[in-house]
Amino acid sequence: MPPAIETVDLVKEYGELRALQGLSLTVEEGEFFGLLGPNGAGKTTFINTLVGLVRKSGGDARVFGYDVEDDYRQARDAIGLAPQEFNVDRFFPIKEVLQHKAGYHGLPEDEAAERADEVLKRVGIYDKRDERFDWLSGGMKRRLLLARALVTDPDLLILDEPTAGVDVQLRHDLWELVTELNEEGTTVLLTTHYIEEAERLCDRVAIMNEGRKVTVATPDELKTRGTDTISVRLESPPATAPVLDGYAHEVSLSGETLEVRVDDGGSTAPQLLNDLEAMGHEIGDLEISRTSLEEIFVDLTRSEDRTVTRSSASSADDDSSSDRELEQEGVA
Ligand SMILES: Nc1ncnc2c1ncn2[C@@H]1O[C@H](COP(=O)(O)OP(=O)(O)OP(=O)(O)O)[C@@H](O)[C@H]1O
Repeated sequence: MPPAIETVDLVKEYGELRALQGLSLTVEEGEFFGLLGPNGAGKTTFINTLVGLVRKSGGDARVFGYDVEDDYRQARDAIGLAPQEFNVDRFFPIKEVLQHKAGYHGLPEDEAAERADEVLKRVGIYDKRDERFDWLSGGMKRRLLLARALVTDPDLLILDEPTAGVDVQLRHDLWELVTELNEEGTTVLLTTHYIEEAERLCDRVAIMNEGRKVTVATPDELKTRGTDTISVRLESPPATAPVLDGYAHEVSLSGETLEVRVDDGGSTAPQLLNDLEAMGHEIGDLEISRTSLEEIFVDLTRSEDRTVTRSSASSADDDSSSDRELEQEGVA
């Protein structure tokens, strides 16, 4: 079986702006894969290229072996997309919205109705089936986007920030649901700004920055790339921080607390205590803290130049392929 997603040197240019700069990424079938990156990193552009909303400028993109442009229909039929924006036809009862979507992807009418009921029950808004999109609460709208993504029983579920702005309860419900779907065999690609979400759900994550892949790793591997900080309270603190050569990346003194950044706090702490005692310091207490995944993420995506913003670049898109998909999602 080919990978669920395979891109090689994928490039997308919006006028002068290169939103994807030769992105090569493989997501295996059955994986729960996270795409992380700061605003403007190119995550949505990547997703939109896969679903045919954006026409690539260069490179290759395949979904289960189907080229996203040459074999558009097969590639698109394999994907269920829950986008970031609420792009739902607001004038129809939501069950009809789902039936239209299923019909568009080739399901016969009675099967589409059955499937619509099934997914509405699964995401927990079946009792709202005859209401219009406008009348749903924000959380219910998120649930509906997921239902619409699921109505075609896709092999690849793409979730673009599915829990942005939802309350804790719904976030946990959604996590549970997508975990179940993944356990049932659906490949999941998730973009998120919540590091905790990626850590909890994803088998692997790709960190993107400015259209490039910075790294691909499991959340645990990422964490081992961090450093530890050993905080020591000194009974009679000196005027300046002591010099600790050999193992300390950084030493700072604030009041009576000495902070020493090292690779591995557990194995370095005894030596640090010995050294401090040999220098005549009296130790109060000691604490070791590990760099959080969030700090590692910030470190990996630190950028000196973030001058390009969505608003300054948005006029550059002349992408005629957008209309095709927008129509399909029911917004055009
Ligand atoms: N239709 C468009 N026309 C021109 N530029 C665009 C268009 N869509 C996105 N861009 C630009 O491409 C870059 C990548 O944007 P994209 O939305 O893919 O990033 P993102 O990682 O999804 O960001 P966010 O986390 O804010 O959603 C940004 O600089 C953005 O301004």
